[in-house]
Amino acid sequence: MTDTPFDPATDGAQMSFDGRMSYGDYLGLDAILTAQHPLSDAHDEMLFIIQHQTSELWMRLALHELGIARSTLQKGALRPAFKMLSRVARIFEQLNSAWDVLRTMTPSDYSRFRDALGQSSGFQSHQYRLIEFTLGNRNPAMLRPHAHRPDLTALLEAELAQPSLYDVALRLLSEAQPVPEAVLGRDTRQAYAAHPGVAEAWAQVYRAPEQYWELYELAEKLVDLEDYFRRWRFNHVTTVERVIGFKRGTGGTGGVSYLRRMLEVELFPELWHLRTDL
Ligand code: HEM
Ligand SMILES: N[C@@H](CC(=O)c1ccccc1NC=O)C(=O)O
Repeated sequence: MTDTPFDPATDGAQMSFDGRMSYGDYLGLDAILTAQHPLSDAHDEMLFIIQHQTSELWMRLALHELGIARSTLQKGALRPAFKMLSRVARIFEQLNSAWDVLRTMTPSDYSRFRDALGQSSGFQSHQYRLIEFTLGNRNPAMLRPHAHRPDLTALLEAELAQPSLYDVALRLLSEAQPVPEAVLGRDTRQAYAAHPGVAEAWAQVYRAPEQYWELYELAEKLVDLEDYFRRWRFNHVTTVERVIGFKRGTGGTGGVSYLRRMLEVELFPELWHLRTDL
């Protein structure tokens, strides 16, 4: 052993970043690492802020992947889109694991800063709403909390104006099986309603996977995605019950009762329904 500490410069490590782009420059760390502004002196508020900020970063990536997956599917390139859809499922798994960190916060810890949150709530997460709209869970009422932000309203409106990921999947399905015109020509702004004609079309795919392999794989990718998304909703509502019980939410909803209702949402309804009759 030598007493001289190792100097990585002798191994070629760049040590001077005068006028050169460094790690922090590239990643914009000054902006990210100075964006935590606790409003109380409660120890756990930093956890709460970072948990949400990291979730929003993962959602940003999910939206990036979903948008390109959709346009790739629209071009008829299914296989490249599958890779992106698998990645989105993994992102949701990342978000699911993150609940383990937040669950270390007890009701007593949270009550020390909950009042400071005012009426702010995840209900107002525009990225979460964009993800829901992109996947196909559309409800124009959810635009209202963003009325004070014309830029975000425009983003959400633009999303509602285009076909959802599921609409695009149904368009692809219609190239192999009859899909009702009422479905293909639907008003993309409105909530999607399950149609027996669509269930029948998907059932044909599932009865002969080898004949419709790419559609079959697409359907399973979507089910996989929804499976992970449902786990996120379930983890959320369970954590909420654990931390605030049945109190009303800061966003004004009934809290757990509202979130339980959201557990019933089906993003790709016929893909679940067809299984019963297969
Ligand atoms: C202790 C932790 C949390 C509590 C007590 C909590 C509580 C709630 C409640 C009560 C609602 C219903 C709306 C309302 O009236 O406020 C809600 C909605 C929501 N929360 Fe949380 N939440 C927590 C953590 C999180 C985290 C970590 C995220 C991740 C970004 C998140 C994202 C959301 C979203 C996106 C909604 C809207 C859900 C929908 O409309 O379907 N929440 N939350
Ligand atoms: N809705 C929560 C507050 C909350 O969780 C929250 C508040 C501000 C920013 C993000 C939040 N997370 C999810 O709703 C509550 O009622 O306690």
